[in-house]
Amino acid sequence: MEALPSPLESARFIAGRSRDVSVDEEGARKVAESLFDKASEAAFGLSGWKALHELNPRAASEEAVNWVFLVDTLNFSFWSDGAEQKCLVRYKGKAYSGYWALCAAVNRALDDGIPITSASYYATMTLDQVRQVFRSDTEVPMPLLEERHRVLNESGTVLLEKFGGSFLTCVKMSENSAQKLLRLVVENFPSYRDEAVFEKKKVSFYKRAQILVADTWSVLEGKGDGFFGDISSLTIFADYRIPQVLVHLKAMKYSEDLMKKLREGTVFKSGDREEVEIRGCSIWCCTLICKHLLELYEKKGQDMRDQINAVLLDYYLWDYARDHREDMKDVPFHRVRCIYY
Ligand SMILES: Nc1nc2c(c(CN[C@H]3C=C[C@H](O)[C@@H]3O)cn2[C@@H]2O[C@H](COP(=O)(O)O)[C@@H](O)[C@H]2O)c(=O)[nH]1
Repeated sequence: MEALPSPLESARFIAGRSRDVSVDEEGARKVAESLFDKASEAAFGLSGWKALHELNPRAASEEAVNWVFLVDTLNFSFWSDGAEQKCLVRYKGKAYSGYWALCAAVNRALDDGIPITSASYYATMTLDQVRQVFRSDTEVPMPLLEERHRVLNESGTVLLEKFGGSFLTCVKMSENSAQKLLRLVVENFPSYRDEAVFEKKKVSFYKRAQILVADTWSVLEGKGDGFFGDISSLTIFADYRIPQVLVHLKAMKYSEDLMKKLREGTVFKSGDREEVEIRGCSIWCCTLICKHLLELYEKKGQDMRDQINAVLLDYYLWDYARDHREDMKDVPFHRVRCIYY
């Protein structure tokens, strides 16, 4: 398989030629300063993945790793067409939306005795079974159920044929290298090949592949098979929430023309120039925020490279976006229906 430029190299290339999206260096620096105290709190660290999110597995087991693989294989496109109604999944007395609706549906299935995290089950799941497991508790279904069915069958079959049915086998083959695991995932699981062409050059984002590596690191608590010496080489995960929060925090800017299209709810296609610029500049902007944060600590004689990286910055910004929905309602997010994010 042809090796494309990494997401970081792609982001640098895109940000340097972007027309409708710009990274505000001063804004990025101000965000880094605002995160200075937060970055040394425990919740900013790896333990937050379990401590802050009740639906994530508590264990650091093979079963938990396979939960992560299933969820990140389906971790895409939760935004709803209309503002009025959206897909909700009720679980243990709480209603979940968006990405959390996916996790709630998985946990609901497991509680009902459905082995949804077993490759031998989802490799041959029928569309009706997918509709049942991921059913919404409102009139609005989870988006792209047919695509989720296809991706489940495909990923389950590959996991059975190449990795003995367990993603932990794939993790072990990476020999504690995040980049090697990223490559194994992209080479073997086609639905993770999140790539585009920008100004005639192939670029990569690998949003789901990178978050899969990050969530594997998190669920295994950065230990044993889940220790990755190069975890800091990952970038943030270019979804549709991170760009929104970066614009809200004034670290990134859209042109008037692009803002108008976003406000009108334009649905872009995967690979459209505007989409590629938004995703590439988001990755580049967060690279700068991380750099500034580390420099601020360095000035105080502290080497925080083990406590601050793009993964932890991403998790923080994504949670921030979730918790500040109201404050961010005037900043539109870009709409693309795809299986990549
Ligand atoms: N950049 C980034 N994008 C992320 C995640 C997550 C959840 N993962 C972590 C969160 C808590 C645990 O720590 C999980 O590890 C989902 N998404 C994306 O967001 C979108 C869904 O948004 P909403 O419609 O608001 O639910 C969709 O594109 C989905 O793919 C993340 O962490 N970072």
